[in-house]
Amino acid sequence: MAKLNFGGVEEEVVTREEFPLEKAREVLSTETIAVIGYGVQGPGQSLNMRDNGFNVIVGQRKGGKSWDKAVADGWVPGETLFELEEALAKGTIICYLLSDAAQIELWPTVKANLTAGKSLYFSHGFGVTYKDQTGIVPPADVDVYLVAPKGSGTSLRRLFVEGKGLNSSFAVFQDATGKAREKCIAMGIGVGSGYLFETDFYREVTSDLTGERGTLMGAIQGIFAAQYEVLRSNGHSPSEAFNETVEELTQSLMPLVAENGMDWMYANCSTTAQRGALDWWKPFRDATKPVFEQLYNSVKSGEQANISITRNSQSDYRVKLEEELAELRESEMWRAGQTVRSLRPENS
Ligand SMILES: NC(=O)c1ccc[n+]([C@@H]2O[C@H](COP(=O)([O-])OP(=O)(O)OC[C@H]3O[C@@H](n4cnc5c(N)ncnc54)[C@H](O)[C@@H]3O)[C@@H](O)[C@H]2O)c1
Ligand SMILES: CC(C)(O)[C@@H](O)C(=O)O
Ligand SMILES: [Mg+2]
Ligand SMILES: [Mg+2]
Repeated sequence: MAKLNFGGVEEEVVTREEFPLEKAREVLSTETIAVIGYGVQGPGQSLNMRDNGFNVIVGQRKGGKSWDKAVADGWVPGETLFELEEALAKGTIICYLLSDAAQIELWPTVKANLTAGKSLYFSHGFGVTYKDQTGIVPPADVDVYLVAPKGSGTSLRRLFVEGKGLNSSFAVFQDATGKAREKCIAMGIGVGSGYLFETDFYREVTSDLTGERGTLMGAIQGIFAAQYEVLRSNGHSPSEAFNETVEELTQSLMPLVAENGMDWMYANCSTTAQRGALDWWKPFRDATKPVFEQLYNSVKSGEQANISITRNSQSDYRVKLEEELAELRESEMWRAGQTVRSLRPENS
């Protein structure tokens, strides 16, 4: 592992230089990797591993959209694409990539196929950490580990195709064969990770649930909505409010932050903007920190997992989800965004 200094704190990470793809292929050369579920992570991870030369099969319920997508992506029914049970029986590394709530329902079938020496692979610490609510308790004679790409499966695939890589965390929960760690890292390299940092199942799930409810998704939409509403109620047009709230951030400023950090983005704006942003970031931090504390406590207590399981297990959850997504899509802000995006030169 390479030791690196992260803002003054030393951490060990795994890079592709020290654990090259050839080594990952060698470690997993006798394995049949069964990717169970072809939703968002399933396609990204399975296609990257296939392109990287691993022996991969896909398990998916027949007849739905995901099955058709798998066929369109080149998985061949009866050869590399199977019904769930058949893939579970054939796989020696079971990549459990159903949605976290759906994992509860299929667990008895998965468990029945986890014979001694197989691996159970996750991309989230959810099922195992919240075992009291999920019932997911792996047999003692299998390896259990996770690789959690830090981003959407869509980005995992896109970056891989571009020759780049999304960072992932990895963790070993159970090492029955003495080879779990090596296999876990090999899987991390195989799915196309840029580099890998170590965690455990509990820390993975608590940080991930916080991040997606916080700055990655929940908080950012909340802050966008608040600023947009203030601009609109003060007489600014939708295009002005959207450009000043979202478009400039995603198109101009965040790419600069991604490239070289916040200080560099600040340094490339006017002295007027710098002064204001330096004065205002702390009030925003202080105003939102109590909400982040509340969020973290709700994650820590298991409340967020409970809400997620309960809501996502309801029979009409897709209908309800679509209603809530429609509320976002049909809001003036995101309808304005649709028009703004259509006006980008590359889209016209
Ligand atoms: N979505 C992401 O980009 C992302 C990122 C990092 C980690 N993860 C983790 O990866 C795992 C997979 O998440 P996802 O978002 O790819 O899943 P998903 O919601 O896209 O679902 C995956 C598949 O589950 C199948 N499915 C749903 N209910 C089922 C049931 N009852 N029985 C059988 N199959 C069923 C669907 O057909 C779908 O193909 C989760 O643990 C998630 O937390 C996801
Ligand atoms: C892509 C995210 C938000 O990072 C992931 O955690 C998820 O649950 O989809
Ligand atoms: Mg998540
Ligand atoms: Mg995440």
